[in-house]
Amino acid sequence: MTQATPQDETAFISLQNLEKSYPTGGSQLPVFSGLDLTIPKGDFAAIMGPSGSGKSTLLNLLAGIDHPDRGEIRIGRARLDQMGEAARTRWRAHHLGIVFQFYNLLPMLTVAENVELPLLLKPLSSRMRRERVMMVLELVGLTSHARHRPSQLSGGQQQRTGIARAIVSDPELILCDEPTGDLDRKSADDILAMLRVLNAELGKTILMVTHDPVAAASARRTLHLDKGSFLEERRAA
Ligand SMILES: Nc1ncnc2c1ncn2[C@@H]1O[C@H](COP(=O)(O)OP(=O)(O)OP(=O)(O)O)[C@@H](O)[C@H]1O
Repeated sequence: MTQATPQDETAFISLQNLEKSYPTGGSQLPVFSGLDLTIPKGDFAAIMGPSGSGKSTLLNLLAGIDHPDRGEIRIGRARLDQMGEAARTRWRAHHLGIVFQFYNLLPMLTVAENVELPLLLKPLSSRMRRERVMMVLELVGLTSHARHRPSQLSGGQQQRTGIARAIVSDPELILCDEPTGDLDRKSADDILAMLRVLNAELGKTILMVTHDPVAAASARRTLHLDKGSFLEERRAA
């Protein structure tokens, strides 16, 4: 696998010598013991790997939800490994969108209200928030569903709402955790097409964990995580 150095000026995400273990019954279970990864800005990478290989652990570290034992996590100009929890939470609100397998929408809120949630952390007037929400709902084709509740939507529409919520703050980075795992093929293909547009036309850097080889083929490349390291890297033609 080709690895760029941290000095590589195109590197947007850089993991260096990352170590993470979990306490299990009196001992430590190592998941990563020196993981390196470089992702350039504007990449769309799929991450595949067997169950238990550490894909969710990796996403949690990149999202600043979890903290490494040792090693560097650089995303843009941020050093997540050197930030405390409060700083990581602030960083996440401004720089990151996350798309979840089961959408994680709040059932009592409308589509528009769900999408608006990340904007409540920003100093924006309600009018600016509403304009921004309607803009991203148009982008994902859900303008006419703005007042619906999640239970009134199909799985694909719920995931489009999840994507709208992930991009409403205009983050540079989007992390997707099995974004098509709960969808039929047609809805999954629509979501993958949307992610490709976000990457190719809006320049979003996207990391997508998936078990689905069809979904992975949508990305620019696939990284295979196994036994604590990336074994193979394929760049799409
Ligand atoms: N909070 C935790 N406490 C203890 N062990 C954990 C914890 N979270 C994950 N692990 C262990 O760490 C390893 C990596 O788990 P992780 O969930 O990151 O794998 P994964 O590749 O996402 O798996 P899957 O494809 O099944 O979702 C597994 O052995 C798992 O049991």
